[in-house]
Amino acid sequence: MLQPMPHIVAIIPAAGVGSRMKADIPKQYLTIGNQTILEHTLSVLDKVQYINEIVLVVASHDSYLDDIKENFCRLTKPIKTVVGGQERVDSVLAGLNALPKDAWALVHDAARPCVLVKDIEQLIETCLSQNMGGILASRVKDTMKRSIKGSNQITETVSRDNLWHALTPQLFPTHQLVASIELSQKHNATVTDEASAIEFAGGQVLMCESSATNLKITTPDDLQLATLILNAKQM
Ligand SMILES: Nc1ccn([C@@H]2O[C@H](COP(=O)(O)OP(=O)(O)OP(=O)(O)O)[C@@H](O)[C@H]2O)c(=O)n1
Ligand SMILES: C[C@](O)(CO)[C@H](O)COP(=O)(O)O
Repeated sequence: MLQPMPHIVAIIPAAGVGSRMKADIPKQYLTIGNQTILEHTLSVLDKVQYINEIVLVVASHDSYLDDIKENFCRLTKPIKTVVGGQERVDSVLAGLNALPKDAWALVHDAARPCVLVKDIEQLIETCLSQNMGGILASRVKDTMKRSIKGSNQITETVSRDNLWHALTPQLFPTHQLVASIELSQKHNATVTDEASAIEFAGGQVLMCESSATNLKITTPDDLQLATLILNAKQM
């Protein structure tokens, strides 16, 4: 990187309840091996050379964080905690509001512990060299179908040309992302990732190819797959 590096803060939305996982506790606190999913994710981000600090966004009633906080001493980067909101976008905004406006925000789901350090560093290098925000994404490889609402009957085949899965991290200048989310919320636009807020506000977004193993642990079978991936990484 030739130009001076901006201050980059990783925001980790970890305030969800994990309803689709159907577990007794929020999925980010389920364990794989000897660590929670959240700790696995934090340990990956802690290895990214360009990240200066971490902001962890947790639920106001989170009663699990205290059980793992003592392990944060193993992290090299400063970490602080803020309280999230009702939706993921509210939690992201809470994290953004804890950042200096001239920082870049790297938003990464706590539920994506299999992300690769090299993919995150490639995303940061690409975005900063083009001075444009971007996301990790993976190309759609399967034939895509759309079903009748509420049924599993096919209504159409959706072209997979130039179709990607949006993943995380998603990296944007803090001031741009805050303004875009606030505009989206003012117009009741649906924002399920940071890029959709940027797009709604007319901004451009880069996509960097990610390893397809960067799955979001959402349902029980995702937990099984992530366990296989993380165990394989340990070998
Ligand atoms: N109000 C919310 C909702 C979600 N998240 C976080 O956003 C990430 C991606 O969201 P998702 O996978 O949907 O998690 P949950 O909302 O917990 O899952 P579900 O939709 O199944 O309840 C997760 O790390 C989750 O903890 C958050 O910080 N605040
Ligand atoms: C941000 C995200 O992980 C990109 O794919 C996804 O939009 C999160 O969606 P969720 O419904 O909050 O899991």
